[in-house]
Amino acid sequence: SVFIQPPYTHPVKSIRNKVISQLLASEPAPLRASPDPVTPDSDLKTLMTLCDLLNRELLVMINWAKHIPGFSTLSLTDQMALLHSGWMEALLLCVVWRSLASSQELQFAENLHLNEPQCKNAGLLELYTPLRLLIDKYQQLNISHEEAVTLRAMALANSDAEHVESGDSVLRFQDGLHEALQDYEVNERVAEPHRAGRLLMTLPLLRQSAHRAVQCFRRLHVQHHVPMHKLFLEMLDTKI
Ligand SMILES: CC(=O)c1ccc(Oc2ccc(O)c(C(C)(C)C)c2)cc1
Repeated sequence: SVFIQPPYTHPVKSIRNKVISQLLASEPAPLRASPDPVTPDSDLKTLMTLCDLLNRELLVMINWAKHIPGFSTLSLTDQMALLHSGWMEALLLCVVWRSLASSQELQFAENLHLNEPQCKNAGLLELYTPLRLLIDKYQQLNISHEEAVTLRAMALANSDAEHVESGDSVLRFQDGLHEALQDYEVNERVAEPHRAGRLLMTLPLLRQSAHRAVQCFRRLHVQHHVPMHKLFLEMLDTKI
């Protein structure tokens, strides 16, 4: 008799690296934008919807950080210092990952993606331009999900926070993530000798993009009086 083959579920890539499999397992579910149904559509409404989304993303990211191997062994002071300095870079890598499939848009959420004209109308061109450069770079590299989540954790670990209590602990935290990336590139990827270095060399552009995003938000706050949540302003203040 012919055996009915069970419906195979998509084989989860069993990667052996413990740090990266932990990062993949800790990936938060993607958030959806929650536009206010009562407010008529406008550029300001888009900004307020984006602000609300960002505020929820911040809360999710603070919880996500606790699952990065090594992060919770840092003092609370150092954990907050890394989050204060690295949150923008980490969130930028999230929106980069979501936008990799599209060639012209920023995918802020599955139900909110904006192309260049829409970003321009909302006053977000200063955000759109650097972000599209970053997305194009990662598209060219054909970055994998494993690499994206590892880079995100590295961006946080390597965010050069000003007031770190224990530099040694932060260095060890960075080393653990670097070791995981190296191990992954050597053992799990088709050998591409300079792959890990190429990924690390995207971090300066990420840092620059974060600073340009903060400039954009600073201008929007001053010029358009976009109402911003308290947590967001606290996180932003460290950068003003
Ligand atoms: C305050 C304000 O005017 C503002 C404008 C746009 C905005 O859109 C975003 C939504 C989610 C998100 O993750 C990001 C980054 C990727 C840039 C962090 C931006 C957020 C805030």
